[in-house]
Amino acid sequence: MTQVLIKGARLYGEGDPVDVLVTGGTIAEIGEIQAPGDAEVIEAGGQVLLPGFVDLHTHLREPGREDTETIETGSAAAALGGYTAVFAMANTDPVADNAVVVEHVWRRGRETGLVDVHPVGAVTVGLRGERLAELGTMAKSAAGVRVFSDDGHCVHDPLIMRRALEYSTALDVVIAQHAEEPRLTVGAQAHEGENGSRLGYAGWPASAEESIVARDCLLAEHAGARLHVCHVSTAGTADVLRWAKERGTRVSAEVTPHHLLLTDERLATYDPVNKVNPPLRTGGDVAKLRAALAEGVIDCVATDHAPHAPQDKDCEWSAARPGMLGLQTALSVVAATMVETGLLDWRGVAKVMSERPAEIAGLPDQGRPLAVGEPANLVLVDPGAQWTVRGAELASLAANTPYEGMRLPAVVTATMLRGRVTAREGKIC
Ligand SMILES: NC(=O)N[C@@H](CC(=O)O)C(=O)O
Ligand SMILES: [Zn+2]
Ligand SMILES: [Zn+2]
Repeated sequence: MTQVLIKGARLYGEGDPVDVLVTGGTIAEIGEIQAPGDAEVIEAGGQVLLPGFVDLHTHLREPGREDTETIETGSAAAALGGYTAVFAMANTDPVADNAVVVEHVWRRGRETGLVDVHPVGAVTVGLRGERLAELGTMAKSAAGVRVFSDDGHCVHDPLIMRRALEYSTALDVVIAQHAEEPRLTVGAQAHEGENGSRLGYAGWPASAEESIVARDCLLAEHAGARLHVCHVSTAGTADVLRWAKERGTRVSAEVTPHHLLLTDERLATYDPVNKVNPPLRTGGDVAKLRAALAEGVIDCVATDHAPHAPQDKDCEWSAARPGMLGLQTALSVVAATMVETGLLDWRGVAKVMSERPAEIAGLPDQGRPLAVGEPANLVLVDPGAQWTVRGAELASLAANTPYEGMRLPAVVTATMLRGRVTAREGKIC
């Protein structure tokens, strides 16, 4: 049986350093421990030990766009970023709207073995928003789909959304909505506001997101269903979520690292690396999103890792695809925006990057406490270290990071999936 001894780690960044012995996929002992003869030893030197991160929103691009990311390369990026589970969005080609595709993604994830890859099933056939996909068949498949989303598209027809929510209650699954009223974003290129208008971008108004979130909260409440809101980007959405949660609506929400750090001031360069859906918003939105995450109005961080090929990004703004890489930079951006600002401590980071996402998706073995007998899905973080982001050096096939050349705090030094070291000192194991 493989054994790993983590020497001198601070659990959740709290208290004195302790040793953690992992045996056969489980945390076997915590305390002052002599290394068993055959154990692999990781000298933690007082670094922060957290439960492995769970990403509810990843685009792995397989099947269909294996030139931009595969399940293997995306899994490597995830492991290096401290993740032990990711949810692979359904907007692949073919679309993951049936049992064959979700089982393929699930199986390829298992074969790769670096991170648990959970396929997200499409809500509607072909993401076309017209007819419900066979949610039940995907839920009962070997992939055991628990999250459904048409991400990339909004399930905008209220009747279809209502039906999806109603079905979801019987299956005990969650519908994750890409909230974008399509009638309000025809031709939209960037946040509708002062910066975008001055620079001549067609506007993507905050109300296009907020109106769908408000509608869906009401639809979910009346259906007694669970709703998850993808990539919240505006202050108004945070207000709607607070209102819905106070009413007892079963709604959860995620914010991306880029919406916690970047603003529409970046539009001035016309560099499509900043093009993303929903768009980068204002400094006021960013401040409100950070506060909402700290308070729990927004439940968790999800990357919306969206790899794109150079020909789809290094072109004129209007022709470029929206989306940016996120898996390997998420922890550092959260450290810069939430920890260094005093809004969250490391226990709070464990909550928003591991515990809450695991709960939302119903994963029994992720986001668990750092305690004896619990599964050893772990990440070790050096909170004092810094690194400089270079897109070409990231494990993703694509290189479209908006943080190119930026110096960011906090480095993931080891990731462990069920007791097996998957990444160590920036290298895949
Ligand atoms: N976020 C993006 O800008 N793009 C995503 C789709 C999505 O998340 O809506 C993609 O698949 O590239
Ligand atoms: Zn989306
Ligand atoms: Zn997405």
